[in-house]
Amino acid sequence: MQIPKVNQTPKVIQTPKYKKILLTGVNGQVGHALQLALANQSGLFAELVCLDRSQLDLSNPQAIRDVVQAIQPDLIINPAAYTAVDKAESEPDLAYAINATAPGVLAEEAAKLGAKFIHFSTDYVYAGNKIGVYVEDDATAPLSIYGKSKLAGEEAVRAVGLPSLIFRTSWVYGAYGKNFLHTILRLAKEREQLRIVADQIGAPTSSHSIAQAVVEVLARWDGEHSGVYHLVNAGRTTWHGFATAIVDAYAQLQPARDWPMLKAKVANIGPITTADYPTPAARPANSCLDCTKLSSDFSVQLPDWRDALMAELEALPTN
Ligand SMILES: NC(=O)C1=CN([C@@H]2O[C@H](COP(=O)(O)OP(=O)(O)OC[C@H]3O[C@@H](n4cnc5c(N)ncnc54)[C@H](OP(=O)(O)O)[C@@H]3O)[C@@H](O)[C@H]2O)C=CC1
Ligand SMILES: Cc1cn([C@H]2C[C@H](O)[C@@H](COP(=O)(O)OP(=O)(O)O[C@H]3O[C@@H](C)C(=O)[C@@H](O)[C@H]3O)O2)c(=O)[nH]c1=O
Ligand SMILES: [Mg+2]
Repeated sequence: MQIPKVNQTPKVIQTPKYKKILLTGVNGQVGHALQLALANQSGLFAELVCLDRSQLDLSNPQAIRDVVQAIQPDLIINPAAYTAVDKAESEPDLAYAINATAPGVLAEEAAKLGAKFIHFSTDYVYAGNKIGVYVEDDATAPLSIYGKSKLAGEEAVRAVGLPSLIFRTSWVYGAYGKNFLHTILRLAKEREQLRIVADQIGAPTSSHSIAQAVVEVLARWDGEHSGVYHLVNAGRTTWHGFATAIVDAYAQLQPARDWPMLKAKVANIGPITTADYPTPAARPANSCLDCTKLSSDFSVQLPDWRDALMAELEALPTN
């Protein structure tokens, strides 16, 4: 009897790269996007443990030690942070506890387990007075408590000396979460005129772009290249340019999506200076971050901020 030939591809049993990933801050913009992006990467890990503030309070170092040792991850990803830039000026202790002390403790506990560590930082570690785009080796000189606390967090992770990547990103927004996109849409529904600073330049970066890029890096990373990487959407604009792009893109999609009309039109969004918009925290004038190191070491590139913006607006729910 002839055995029929079956066109079978041999079954490859893949050992996942990580046994257990611990992800913090899952209700935040980047944490939420990472949870979704990782869910599609079953080959990367066997188990993903996602913790919110109620399960892991980063202002409590002993709780961090206990939780990490109970979970025993082999990779920790820490997008949780204190991100209220102006409020940090009057709450420095809490900002430092979450942004500086907690990453150091997480990194120490990771090192005890032989685990790797992924952390996030910000363009606000720079003074913003450079002529030209910042590279990772440029001097840091944060202007705000938030920026100083984030820089102290980077230093705490670096001091532990474990395999770790610190991604400095900027101007994070998305369909999900509290951010500039939602602030502008709310204001544009309430008022005919907006006034937005036009002398701070940087790259709006969508939470989805960040998560996608981090997942690509993780698939390629074996613990080498520890250090800081810029990770932002391509291109640049001002906050005023970003606000007008948001209103313009919303207006394009609005008829088909049955969204409420905006009162503010693009022409009614006035450019102002930083001095016209006083805030408790000073912000860098130049937030432009060069991502060549990320593309050289990991062959990962992020899309242009305008394409990322359109994708986030398309993800807004229809009324
Ligand atoms: N947002 C931005 O524009 C930018 C952010 N970054 C950095 O990127 C990373 C991700 O930021 P993003 O996702 O936008 O931040 P979000 O503010 O959206 O989320 C931060 C998360 O951290 C959590 N958190 C705050 N305090 C604690 C605490 N004591 N214990 C546990 N969790 C806590 C918050 O919990 P809860 O939901 O309960 O409040 C929230 O879920 C951060 O490192 C941030 O510094 C860098 C550049 C720009
Ligand atoms: C609402 C509003 C803001 N602005 C200005 C203030 C500020 O310069 C700029 C952005 O305002 P925001 O308060 O959203 O920005 P801010 O909270 O400083 O955003 C920062 O958050 C932290 C967490 C980061 O790490 C940074 O990369 C950056 O994204 O727009 C106006 O000019 N007009 C307005 O009506
Ligand atoms: Mg803010």
